[in-house]
Amino acid sequence: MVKIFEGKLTAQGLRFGIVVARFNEFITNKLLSGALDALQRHGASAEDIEVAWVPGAFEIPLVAQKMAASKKYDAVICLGTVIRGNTPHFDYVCAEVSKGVAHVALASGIPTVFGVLTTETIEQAIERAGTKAGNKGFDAAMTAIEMANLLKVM
Ligand SMILES: Nc1c(NC[C@H](O)[C@H](O)[C@H](O)CO)[nH]c(=O)[nH]c1=O
Ligand SMILES: CC(=O)[C@@H](O)COP(=O)(O)O
Repeated sequence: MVKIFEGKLTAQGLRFGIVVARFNEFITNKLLSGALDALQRHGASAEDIEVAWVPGAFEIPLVAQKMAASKKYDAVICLGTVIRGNTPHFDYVCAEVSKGVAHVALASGIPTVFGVLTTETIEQAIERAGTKAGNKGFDAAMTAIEMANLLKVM
């Protein structure tokens, strides 16, 4: 018989840390709302969710690392919005944030979810923060719920 592992989509009893960047707050606030909506509508208690604000996406990995290392959370959700400007800065920020978040997950063994928008335009970001392309904060929270449950059954 093939043994299948998969994570349930219930957040009841799970503890979540959320790191959110203040840069492009008009968008990141919507991502945070989407994530909190997903967690609580799937059974997470407000008392089991902690949110840390950082200045920009580049600062996300450090705080995500601190959260993951604390062992206080079953998953860490990283939220931010990086929108390309007129210099190569976008590329450096995106590279370090994605690499940093992935490193935290592997180093800590705690599901650390990359919910950072990396867009060419403000319109693309708006589309992914609760309009025509959904809410990537909600999606990131659902990934966190599933991964937290998956790691508990493996
Ligand atoms: N341009 C964006 C930034 N830039 C700021 C960096 O994230 C960082 O805070 C700064 O380089 C100091 O270390 N951050 C975003 O989140 N989104 C952007 O579009
Ligand atoms: C992603 C960024 O860092 C970007 O907003 C910075 O804009 P610019 O490249 O025009 O300085």
